[in-house]
Amino acid sequence: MFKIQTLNNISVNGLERLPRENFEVASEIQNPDAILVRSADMHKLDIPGSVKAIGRAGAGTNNIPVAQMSKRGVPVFNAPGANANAVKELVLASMLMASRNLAQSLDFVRKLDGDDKAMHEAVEAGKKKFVGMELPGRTLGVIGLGAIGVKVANAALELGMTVYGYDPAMTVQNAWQLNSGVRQAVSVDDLISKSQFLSVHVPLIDATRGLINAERIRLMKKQGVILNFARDAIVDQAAVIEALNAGQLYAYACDFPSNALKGHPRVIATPHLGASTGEAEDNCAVMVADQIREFLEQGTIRNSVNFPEAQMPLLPGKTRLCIVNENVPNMVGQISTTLAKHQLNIADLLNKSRGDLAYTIVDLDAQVPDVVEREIAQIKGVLATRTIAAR
Ligand SMILES: NC(=O)C1=CN([C@@H]2O[C@H](COP(=O)(O)OP(=O)(O)OC[C@H]3O[C@@H](n4cnc5c(N)ncnc54)[C@H](O)[C@@H]3O)[C@@H](O)[C@H]2O)C=CC1
Ligand SMILES: O=C(O)CCC(=O)C(=O)O
Repeated sequence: MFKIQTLNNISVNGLERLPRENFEVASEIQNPDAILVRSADMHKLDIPGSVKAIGRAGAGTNNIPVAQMSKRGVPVFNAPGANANAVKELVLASMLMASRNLAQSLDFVRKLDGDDKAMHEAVEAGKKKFVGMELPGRTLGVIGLGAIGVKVANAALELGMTVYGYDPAMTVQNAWQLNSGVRQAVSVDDLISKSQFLSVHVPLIDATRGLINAERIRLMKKQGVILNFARDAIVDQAAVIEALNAGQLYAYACDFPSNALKGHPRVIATPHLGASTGEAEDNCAVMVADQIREFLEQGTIRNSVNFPEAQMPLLPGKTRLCIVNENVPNMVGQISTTLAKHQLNIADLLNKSRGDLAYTIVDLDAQVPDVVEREIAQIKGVLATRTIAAR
């Protein structure tokens, strides 16, 4: 029986992928084998030594101490692309809200009073305050052409906008999805200086913290609109407020409200709603629950942010030994020597690496005595070991 701790509400459709015969799932549970999380901040949590995997039912993993987990030999999984359409739709809605002054005009209507005649007169007199702009012919710059950025760029093109994109590490898979009408910028500054609308879709990492700062906002075309549905710290809030007050920026739409932004007439803030659709919540939970189940039951790895992909079918009758180690020479040699010393024959072996980490799956015809796993665990550079008994 595997124990799974949930730190946020995870869609039932996802949790149902973890059958009750093999999985106990609860928000309060002792010594969990895995943790399922959405946005809960895990940096200050004391993550128990029993945890073998963490599953993020979403895209961003900046709320998880990934580097610390790597040192412990614990894979962190996410759900790439599973909520991308939901975020794209919110970005488009916010772009339209900003360009047509919808937030302010809805507020105006909400405050109207008097009879219908008085209201009609106030509407006709007041609407001139909310004259907006149309999108065709305006330029949108998209920073980060991953699952979300590509969808936003393609949709903006469909709306008649001129679209520039920038992503120095775009995957081939995402490049295949990108409409060929999206133009390539050579740098962030190049992209920003061409843009009146700017949408950021990068992860929050050291390199992207404060990516959109005062200097870069000044590069934007006058009356610019910044859309931030990635993470708050990617955009310098103080610089945004200054630019809004100076009329350099027309609007700031973001998914991360704060006291500084609250009440500003040119800010459209949603309560971290990007992934909050039934569809996205289901997609993310199902994807990550499947990945966690595969890892716990078979030791295979799909969509980890810190581990290599590792797929090898587990055949009936085979005992599987999974080893996480530093990516240094002679680890596989030492592992196989230890197995040979105990007369254990290797039926199949997979060794994959990613950065400083390597992951080895060894299938054996016989059971693995505890002493063998202990000896392997003591090899210098081995970070974690696990035996999956034959079925
Ligand atoms: N508001 C919300 O509810 C949601 C927010 N997000 C945020 O959006 C981010 C992006 O999500 P996805 O598109 O699904 O991720 P993704 O991993 O598919 O795409 C991120 C892209 O950013 C690129 N990138 C990284 N650093 C860059 C830099 N310095 N300059 C330009 N490009 C850079 C990468 O090469 C990658 O192509 C997530 O990390 C998360 O923080 C994601 C989902 C929901
Ligand atoms: O789970 C959520 O609602 C947040 C989604 C998100 O921010 C992400 O997937 O990165």
